[in-house]
Amino acid sequence: MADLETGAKTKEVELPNSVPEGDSSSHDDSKHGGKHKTYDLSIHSLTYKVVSKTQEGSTERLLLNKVSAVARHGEMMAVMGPSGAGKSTFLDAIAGRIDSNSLEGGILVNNKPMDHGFKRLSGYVMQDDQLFPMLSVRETLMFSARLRLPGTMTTAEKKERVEEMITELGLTHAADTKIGNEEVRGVSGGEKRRVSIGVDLIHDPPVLFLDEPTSGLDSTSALNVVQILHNIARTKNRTIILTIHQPSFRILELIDNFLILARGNPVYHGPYPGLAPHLKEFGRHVPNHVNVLEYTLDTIEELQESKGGIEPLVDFAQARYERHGKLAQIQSNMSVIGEKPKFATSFLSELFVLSDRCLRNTLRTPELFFARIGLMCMTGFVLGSLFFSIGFTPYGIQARASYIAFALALLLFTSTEALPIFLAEKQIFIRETSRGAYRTSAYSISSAIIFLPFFFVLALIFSCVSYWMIGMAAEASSFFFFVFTLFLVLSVANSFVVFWSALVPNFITGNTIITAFTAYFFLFCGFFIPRGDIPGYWIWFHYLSTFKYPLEMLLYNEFTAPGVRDQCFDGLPGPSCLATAPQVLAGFDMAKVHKWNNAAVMIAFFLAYRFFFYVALRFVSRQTRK
Ligand SMILES: Nc1ncnc2c1ncn2[C@@H]1O[C@H](COP(=O)(O)OP(=O)(O)OP(=O)(O)O)[C@@H](O)[C@H]1O
Repeated sequence: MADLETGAKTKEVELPNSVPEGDSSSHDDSKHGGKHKTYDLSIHSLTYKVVSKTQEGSTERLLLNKVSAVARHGEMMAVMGPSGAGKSTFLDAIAGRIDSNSLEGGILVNNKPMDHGFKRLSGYVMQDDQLFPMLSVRETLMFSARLRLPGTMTTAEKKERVEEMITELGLTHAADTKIGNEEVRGVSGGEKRRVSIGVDLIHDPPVLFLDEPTSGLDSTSALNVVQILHNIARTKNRTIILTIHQPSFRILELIDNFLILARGNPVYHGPYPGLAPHLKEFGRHVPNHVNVLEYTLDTIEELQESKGGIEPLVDFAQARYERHGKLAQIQSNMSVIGEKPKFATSFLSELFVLSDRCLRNTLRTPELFFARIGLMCMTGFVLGSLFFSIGFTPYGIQARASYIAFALALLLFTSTEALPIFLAEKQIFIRETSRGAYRTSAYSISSAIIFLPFFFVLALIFSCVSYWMIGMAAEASSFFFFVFTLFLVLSVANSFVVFWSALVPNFITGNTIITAFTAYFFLFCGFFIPRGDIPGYWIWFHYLSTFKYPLEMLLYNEFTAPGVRDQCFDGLPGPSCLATAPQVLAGFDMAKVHKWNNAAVMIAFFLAYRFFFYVALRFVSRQTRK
């Protein structure tokens, strides 16, 4: 398959089995921390099949068929082919993003089977720019540096590395501009792409994979991106593999080797000047002054649609490969060495950096605060004026219970606002953790740390506005227990929402699930149907309800408060009281509530949902194609 006879200007591509033995390849790179190891990849007869289920049964589909190639340090290899040729699949396979057990053939890194450690060692730039819109270019790169550069480096050294990266990527003029999104104006598409590359290059990975780094860019920006990558490959001896669509002539000159695929089959591997002779030998003469790559892609498409299909070209390429190179006698060597994953910095340092980033992003989205604070003030005022100074009449019982139940419903139902926020962030999390940027545990804890004070402020504002207007139990201890309970409710609801947002694929699914669960929790909390009347087969819902415990806590807190517990709620004159506070509680089946036990259950809920969130994130970040 490799092109070995490509004329005077053509450099030979050594076949997979000719990568130098051992992993001793290194070069002096003292500016970037001393000797840096370099890595060569050799891919041998890589085959990937998937089984798709159809109405007629299951069918097997070959997405990659015996693909062999070599990617060397100091060089850039481009994977090309028509749409659906398998470019992204190939890149995913060699970048360790496809379950190794589903692959046949071999991927060798410096002649050793690729293992999990390689994934952490290499960088992968996805096609979509998954970046925080509210951070500036410099901040984005600095956060990546703080997470990915070793803890032994000082902040000054990390800053220096970021400035160096900004210069290298030609981003000096945009360094303090926000990344931006559809709502906030920010850097241009080309600059955003360069920031994405910088984020994965900051720790100087020796191997870099890029999926369509030029897609969506104008020709100048595309050339600029490839030029930067070319310089990195050359000056730092890095191995760069990318997929690309229709590169211009000037981009072609910067790419050392091409791997051209057609429906998962390799049809050419070698430098650009070797392509025309390859096609000529196959029987296709490339006209003068024509972009040979474009002509090749047109030929592939034409063959694909022809009666004879693409097989003649595939067989020709395979025969050439077997003639010019010896197929390496490699058994399936996808074995995993099982290196212990290593992170650049300590858990505490990750926690600090991620909390800092979360705080900065949150503070720069003030509408998030103001909308919720506004809602709390307004609803607090509406409830306060509705149940104003309720007193101790039979209506006073109903009004207290209604106020408490509505307050809980408000807090729980409005907590879904965390869903779109985390869904957007999930893609960034996946990008970062797929290459081992930080620990999932640090991420799961950091967001909780940042949001807890905000939940306390919300609970306090709502209580200050409504509690006193209504005339609830006047003691400070009762008031603060009320605030504390609302704080727990907000924290549990947020953990519940982020747990689901880690699992669901989109907003509609997540919103439906969360709203449905919240509504059922409300229904089974014991307010509408007393516990004793809930059928046995539904009682588990009652105990899982995040409404039940705070409802009991708040009703108990109110009707056992010193200023309330001795009151008579019958509104009748005379000493014979028909509705005392203990009777009210007994009526709600809450006479034996232990409010601090319930608080402990709420804390347990909070921790459990955070733990489930962590487990779900681990699952999400590990997901590879089967
Ligand atoms: N899990 C899967 N099950 C079935 N078919 C799949 C699966 N994943 C990918 N494919 C198919 O494999 C083929 C190659 O997909 P891939 O995304 O690698 O192509 P591509 O060359 O990168 O295409 P494009 O240039 O359009 O992005 C496509 O026809 C795609 O539909």
